[in-house]
Amino acid sequence: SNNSMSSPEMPRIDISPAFLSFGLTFLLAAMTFFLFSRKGSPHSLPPGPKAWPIVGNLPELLLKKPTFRWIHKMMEDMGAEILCIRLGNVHVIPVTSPEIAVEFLKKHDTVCSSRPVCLSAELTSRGYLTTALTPLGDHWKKMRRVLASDILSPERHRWLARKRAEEADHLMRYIFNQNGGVVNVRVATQHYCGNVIRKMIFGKRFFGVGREDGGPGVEEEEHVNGLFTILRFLYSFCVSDYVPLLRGRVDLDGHEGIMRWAIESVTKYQDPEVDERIRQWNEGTKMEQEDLLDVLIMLKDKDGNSPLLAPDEIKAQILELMLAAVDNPSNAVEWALAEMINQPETLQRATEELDRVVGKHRMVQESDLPNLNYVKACVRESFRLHPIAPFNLPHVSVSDATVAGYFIPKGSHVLLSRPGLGRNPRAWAEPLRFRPERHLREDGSAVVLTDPDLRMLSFSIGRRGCAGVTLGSTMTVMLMARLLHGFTWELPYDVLKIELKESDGDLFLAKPLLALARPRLDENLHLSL
Ligand code: HEM
Repeated sequence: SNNSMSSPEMPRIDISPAFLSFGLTFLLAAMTFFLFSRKGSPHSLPPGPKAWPIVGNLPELLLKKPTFRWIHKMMEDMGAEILCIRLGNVHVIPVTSPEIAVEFLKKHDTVCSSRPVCLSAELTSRGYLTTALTPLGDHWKKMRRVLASDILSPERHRWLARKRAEEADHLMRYIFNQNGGVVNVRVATQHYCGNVIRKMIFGKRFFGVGREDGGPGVEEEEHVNGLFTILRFLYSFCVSDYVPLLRGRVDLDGHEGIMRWAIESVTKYQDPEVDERIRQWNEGTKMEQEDLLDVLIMLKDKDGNSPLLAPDEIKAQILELMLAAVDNPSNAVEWALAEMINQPETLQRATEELDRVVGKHRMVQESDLPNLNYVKACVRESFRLHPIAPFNLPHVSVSDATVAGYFIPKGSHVLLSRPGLGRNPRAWAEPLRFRPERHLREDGSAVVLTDPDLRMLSFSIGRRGCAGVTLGSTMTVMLMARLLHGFTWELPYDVLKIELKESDGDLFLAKPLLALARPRLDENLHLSL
């Protein structure tokens, strides 16, 4: 009877070792899931700064200039190789990790290869009539095909070899004419690039008569300055580009006026040439294709009768080809030469190679370039350490994706960081040192300027990768080789060292490189050009 009054006995729990280990495993799994889901579940965006309601990080965008330095500083402070910044309703995703960059451009290439709609691109491409600046779609496909099969194909490259060779000779003549004095290397390299691409497209390098010493006339100066101004403002984080109502219509940062003026200063030289040439073909006074403009005009559509490209498409594509050709080669060679003047042993090794491969009795020719591994390594090192642009052209995702475990919403702007990849300390030993040797292989195999692993971003990869790799490589290596082979490069008299400082607002050398150039080759060889 007492039993009923006694307190109920505590139930006995048998904790067997099997149960204990099951419980622990469960707990561990739950913790792992919790941690993982915070960092990398398909539902979380990459890490990033706290965003304000609606405007996201637009206030910081306005305050923290230049934008690319703000972004890179944030990534460094957070130790993040992928970031998500919300600008208005757009997720901007900068990346400095080679592995993640490859995941975007290989595994997710079809999803992540459109381009943004924004005012600067719209103005430059005349309403998306071109290739590089045009969002995915039939027009991009058509133009990309034209470039690949008719404009930048290997056969076309050979067809244009003589024009490129003439401009390489003109470069030598121009520098020789400075009589051993101080050369502004930026002027020389930018105008070489302008001359080569103008020659290939229009069959001439001057819009006017040029200068007595072979340098640019006022027309070419205006043309090249216009191109570099357009490049500076293209995709340059304009606030209105991230606000749906304003996108492509209004410009709040005051870029629009400069952009329109710069485009006009370039097209006022180019467009009349296009109209005149179309007239010549129509009149029958022009009968033979001699340059890329002729090729563009004479392309036929599927039925083989009518022109494939309208005059506006030709004009827009020509502007884009000009833009694509001038900046990377000139900047890489200017930086490489600046670094090499400060490290004379690199300069010496390159000239020894040139003297061995080419000798001193003739100028470097394109057929020599495959044998100039060290010169190519210098150019490659410059692309790695001193890319001209902080970011690759933006890639826009056309549907949701999961990359590196993060959720990347449709419409994101993926920005692969060129200095972030090229100077990533996980990928490169002593990343800030200019050391061309790092690109030489023990087996002596050919150095190339591309990198499929994106440990540096020179030409990029995938369906949006550069369409002009052969031309871009040839122009850059030829420019470097001719400068090193043809002249000795020394500090100006009052200078102890080249100041290898980047500009604050971009990645150019802060001050244009000035150096003394004395002819290295037989004077008669120079005079014969
Ligand atoms: C050393 C010189 C050059 C470098 C480093 C370079 C680099 C690049 C890069 C990084 C891109 C963007 C790739 C991407 O979106 O992932 C690109 C695209 C492009 N490049 Fe180049 N480029 C060079 C020279 C040229 C030249 C000489 C041309 C033609 C005249 C050219 C034509 C193009 C075109 C048409 C695209 C756009 C491809 C597309 O969006 O479908 N490039 N280039």
